[in-house]
Amino acid sequence: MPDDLLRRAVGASTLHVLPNGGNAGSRARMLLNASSWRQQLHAAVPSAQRIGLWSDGGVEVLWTKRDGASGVGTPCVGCSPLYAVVGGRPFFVWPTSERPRRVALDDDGAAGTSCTLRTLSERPRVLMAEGLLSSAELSAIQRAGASRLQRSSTDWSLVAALGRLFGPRQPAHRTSRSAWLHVSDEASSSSSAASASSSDAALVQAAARRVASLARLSVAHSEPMQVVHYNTSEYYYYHLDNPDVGGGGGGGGGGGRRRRQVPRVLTALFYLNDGFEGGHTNFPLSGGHWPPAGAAGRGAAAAQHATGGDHQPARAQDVLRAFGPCQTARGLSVRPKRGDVLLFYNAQPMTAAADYWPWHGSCEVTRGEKWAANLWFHAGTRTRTR
Ligand SMILES: O=C(O)CCC(=O)C(=O)O
Ligand SMILES: [Fe+2]
Repeated sequence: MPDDLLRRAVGASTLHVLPNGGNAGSRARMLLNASSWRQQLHAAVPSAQRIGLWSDGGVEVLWTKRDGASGVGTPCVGCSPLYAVVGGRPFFVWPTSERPRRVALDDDGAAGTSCTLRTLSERPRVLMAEGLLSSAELSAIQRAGASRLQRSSTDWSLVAALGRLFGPRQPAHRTSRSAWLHVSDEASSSSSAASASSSDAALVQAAARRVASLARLSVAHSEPMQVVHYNTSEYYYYHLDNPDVGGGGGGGGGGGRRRRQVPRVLTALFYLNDGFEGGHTNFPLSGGHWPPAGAAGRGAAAAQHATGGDHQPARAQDVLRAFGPCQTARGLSVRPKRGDVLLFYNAQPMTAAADYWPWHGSCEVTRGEKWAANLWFHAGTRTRTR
């Protein structure tokens, strides 16, 4: 029966599988025969216990287990191509789509059980979820963070480079304050991150779980939630969320004592308020090339990293030199809107190796104050940063 459904779904005898929703041009692309697709998939990913096939709309259509068992999720005849998602280390990556899609969530969903997912950029892969969190949850996260804010850590190894590039009065690479909030998949697990008051804590948990459900990742693989606050004139210059790979020292220098064992494969960035000016999140490399037009030559000797046959900058200095500390004229600029959740992938789907496309920054807040929160997911087991 699944084979029949598969034929109807793809309308052909072959199935295009883009592991973890990789790009159509991805090297991991596979072409399967509809009569033997199950065996072929399991041979390609021998470690997978369960392989799910996801439709273009993000709906799980079919799954198959090693023992031959298979089942049908929500049938989606006519949805093509399908995306294979394997269990284990590799992680699910949302396929990009031209049109916004409604996504159903399978958690207890206080704020509803679906949201709208919009693709903002293919490379880096940036998506926006709208209608995912309730106003009560957003306020609880902000309240819980507000009482615990401390000056955010910053990469001091970049100070000299900032001075050379932008003048000696550049204070720091980042000038916000932040707080860590406990997030757990078990009621009793311990953490050095602070717990909020019980009602706020429950709302923080609910929000984290719903985001995990959307990401098809588990809160067991997330760090504590980081609430971030920017006063007027504060900012966070271009960086990668894995300082081990993108820090000022480059090649493992940045991040220093907060070195991680497993990469932050996905960032979920929640916007908690609006009514301020500036404070855009900008991804300078989105829709462009490296080095960018106008900066060609200047970065000729810059450290580069090849991903997917293309080159990206591996060092913060080179991005800062090419684009400035943070600007909105180039790349993708996201204007924060209360309740929107930005998802962006910092690693390659099958290997979890670092991706150098998602350089991003929070440009200066020019009026008012900005509140946001990060939830970082790992592909493997949880590694606390604090
Ligand atoms: O506040 C933002 O828009 C981005 C924050 C960010 O990139 C971070 O905290 O790592
Ligand atoms: Fe970031």
